[in-house]
Amino acid sequence: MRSDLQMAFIGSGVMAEAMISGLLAKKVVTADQIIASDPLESRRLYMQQTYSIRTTSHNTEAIQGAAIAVLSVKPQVLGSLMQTLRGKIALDTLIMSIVAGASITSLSQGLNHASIVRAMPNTPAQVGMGMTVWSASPEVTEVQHSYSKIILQALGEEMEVLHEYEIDRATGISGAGPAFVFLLIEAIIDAGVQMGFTRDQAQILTLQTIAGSVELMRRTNEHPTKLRNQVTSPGGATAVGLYELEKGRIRTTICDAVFATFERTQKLGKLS
Ligand SMILES: NC(=O)c1ccc[n+]([C@@H]2O[C@H](COP(=O)([O-])OP(=O)(O)OC[C@H]3O[C@@H](n4cnc5c(N)ncnc54)[C@H](O)[C@@H]3O)[C@@H](O)[C@H]2O)c1
Ligand code: PRO
Repeated sequence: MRSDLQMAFIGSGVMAEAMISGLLAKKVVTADQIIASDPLESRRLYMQQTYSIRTTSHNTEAIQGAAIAVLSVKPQVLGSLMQTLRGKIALDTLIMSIVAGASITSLSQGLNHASIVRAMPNTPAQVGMGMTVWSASPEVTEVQHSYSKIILQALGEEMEVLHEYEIDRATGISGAGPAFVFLLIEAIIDAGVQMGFTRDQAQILTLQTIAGSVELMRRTNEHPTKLRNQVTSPGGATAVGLYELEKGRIRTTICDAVFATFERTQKLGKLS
């Protein structure tokens, strides 16, 4: 991206930090191109000291002169934030919102601004392995569109969707997904510890098994059922483990978790 472009992050929490660290690591922008705002002094100090970026407690100061402003606050404060920013955003600023549920229409109306990208990233962006699903308003220019792609590619994979409701759906899979996966990881490690492995040993076994399974499916592009059957010997050990998982309704429980997250995302969108 052009070295004179300024980027603002409004709200400097977990996800803003993931994006900032990814952008700096991939050298998409330099630290002096970034300003981040946050009401918490401790957070501003941390961001300043860790990433050498500028910080401010004033959102309107952060957004001034920004080519791209990322809205990275919780949905519950978006309404009041939009009131503060309304009328203070330059016409050529691109607003990129990562706020769960907040639609392009509500952002555009709340901010009285036309160029909006709505994105749903996830926390593995911290290590460049993120998944972001995003959509742009028709007013986003070609240049702003290509900047958005460059920014989101610095976080990992990105997928642009034409229909915005797909972002709400994706929140149930890729947005919240890391939490579901970490719960699974925790459970398997705990089972290993219960059987007598040290926590370190159980963690090595679990992480390599999950990473290896992902890589195997990626490289072979086989259906998961085929890969699962390769593990499952007739009359063997895996079959009884799978039986227990099915008895515990793992499939429908996972589906319910994804659907509930999707529905809650839609409700969050109505908060602002
Ligand atoms: N954490 C995730 O996995 C994830 C993934 C995708 C999208 N999101 C979305 O990103 C947004 C931020 O989530 P997060 O997890 O980074 O939350 P967070 O709580 O870590 O960060 C929010 C930050 O905003 C600050 N803040 C509060 N009020 C503010 C205001 N008026 N102006 C400026 N800053 C203010 C808070 O002090 C905090 O540092 C949410 O809308 C969430 O839906 C989060
Ligand atoms: N974290 C946000 C939430 O829990 C959105 C997806 C990930 O609301």
